[in-house]
Amino acid sequence: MSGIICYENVDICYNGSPVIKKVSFSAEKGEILGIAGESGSGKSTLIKAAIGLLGKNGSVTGGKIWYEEKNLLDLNAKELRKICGSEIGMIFQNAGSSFCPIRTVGEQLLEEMKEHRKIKKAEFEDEAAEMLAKFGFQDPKRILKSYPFELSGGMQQRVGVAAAMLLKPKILLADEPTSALDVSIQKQVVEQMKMIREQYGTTILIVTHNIGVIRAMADSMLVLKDGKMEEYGKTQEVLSHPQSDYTKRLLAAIPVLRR
Ligand SMILES: Nc1ncnc2c1ncn2[C@@H]1O[C@H](COP(=O)(O)OP(=O)(O)OP(=O)(O)O)[C@@H](O)[C@H]1O
Repeated sequence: MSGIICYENVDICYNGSPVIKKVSFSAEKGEILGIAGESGSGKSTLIKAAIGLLGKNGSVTGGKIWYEEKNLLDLNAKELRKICGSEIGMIFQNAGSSFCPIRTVGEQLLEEMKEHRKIKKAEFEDEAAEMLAKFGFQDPKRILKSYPFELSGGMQQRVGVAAAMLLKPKILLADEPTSALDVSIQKQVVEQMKMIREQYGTTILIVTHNIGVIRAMADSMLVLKDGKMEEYGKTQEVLSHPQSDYTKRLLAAIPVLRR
């Protein structure tokens, strides 16, 4: 298997109990791969494992996760910290809740950026404003000066996605980035991610229980059931010829989110 990121027979346990069983897939540069499955099937666990976010209960007990030529599982904490954010970015469900309420958005983004790059405040402000403008924010400097509570939840999420791109990571791991949003904002976030792929050639792994989101943006998709791969292939093929009853059930529940 080749690709910029490649999972090879990955097994993951929490407290010794298997949660992910022999999962293998890969994504090329610029590919968007959707990971679907019912709640508890292991979707978040699968992507968190790549960047060492399984917590103290979790461990990868088998397999390899290749990023370019490196097995991410062989890296120590310092090496992984260096890659996280700058080469592999992450967006969570509630970007807003990861902002500190008493500091401006700009201060927080600058601090994060400084962990990876030497950058002066003025230079950061220009780069961040340019990135926010690209994503349709009318007054990006005002956004940077805002406190999180001054932005709506949808805006916080869109700022979070733009912020994840400040360091131009090659891979973006997106964990339910649209779930907490209403349908029109969901659509904007989907468009934002498609634009990221177009402009930067970013590979995106997106975890979602919403197959409508996968249909709207993913080239390929993986369906997980109880930690095992139920289906894996081109999105069009999986959606038009689902092999298992489980996938058919998931497809029957697709909310509307047109391309
Ligand atoms: N830190 C943890 N410690 C112990 N068990 C965990 C931990 N995190 C997740 N689990 C368990 O692992 C399984 C997979 O969880 P995971 O969050 O990856 O599923 P998911 O498909 O992303 O679910 P959801 O769609 O609800 O977010 C679940 O049974 C969950 O209870």
